Amino acid sequence: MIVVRDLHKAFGKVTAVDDVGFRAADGRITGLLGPNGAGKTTTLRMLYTLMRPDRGQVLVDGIDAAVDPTGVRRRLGVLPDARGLYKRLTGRENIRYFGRLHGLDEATIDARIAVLAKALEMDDIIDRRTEGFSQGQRVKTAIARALVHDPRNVILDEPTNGLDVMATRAMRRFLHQLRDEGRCVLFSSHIMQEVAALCDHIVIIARGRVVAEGSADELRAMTGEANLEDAFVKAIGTEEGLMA
Ligand SMILES: Nc1ncnc2c1ncn2[C@@H]1O[C@H](COP(=O)(O)OP(=O)(O)OP(=O)(O)O)[C@@H](O)[C@H]1O
Repeated sequence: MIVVRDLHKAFGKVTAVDDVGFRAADGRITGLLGPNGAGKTTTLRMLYTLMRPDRGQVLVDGIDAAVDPTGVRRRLGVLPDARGLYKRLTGRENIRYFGRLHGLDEATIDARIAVLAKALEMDDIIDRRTEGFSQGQRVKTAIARALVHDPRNVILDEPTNGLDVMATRAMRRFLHQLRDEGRCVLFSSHIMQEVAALCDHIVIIARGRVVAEGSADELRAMTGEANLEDAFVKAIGTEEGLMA
């Protein structure tokens, strides 16, 4: 479970994240939805300890990121916005390398790679060098790498960015599988349909603040709009940047 309280981050005069708070529960997919520049990536970066908040608190399975960042990292699998793979290594070698960084033994790494390659349907590419991989193949490899240590909490920054319809559907199935295994899944997107199709809980963020949260049905009821698109527009207060 991930709990965020009163997070704040400014870059000079730009306030990127302004007192953001929410809870991402286990066995649920939570979506952070907002237009470009809303503060999603900055929020996620503070969650996975890449960036220090100006103030506020991040708790992962009850562990405070400011007190025990290593403990938090151990419990997190992260697909960051920059996917950077080692292009001279194969998919398997990229994943294995991360497994070693986590201190896993070779047999455990082999077993995890087998499970992840099957779940992500990457058996046909896993022993190819990642140089020349398509966008979808790169994302799959980066996700497998992020999950090699079997984390209970999974954070993904725009996981379907650049994926075609088939790859997006496969990604959705995979995220549902993680959820059904009881993990906490938190991802960001600026695509409303994406979030509506996938999430149990939606946190809408605009101009660095949480402006509404709930299930799709709750958001419709809250805004008094029958159509989800209209509900989002109302919550955000502008149509700017909402569409894919
Ligand atoms: N390192 C930085 N230095 C200066 N400004 C930054 C930095 N990182 C983010 N910002 C600013 O903070 C605001 C929030 O950016 P952020 O990347 O978190 O938004 P986002 O919701 O992830 O947007 P997108 O959907 O476009 O990725 C933006 O105005 C952005 O320009």
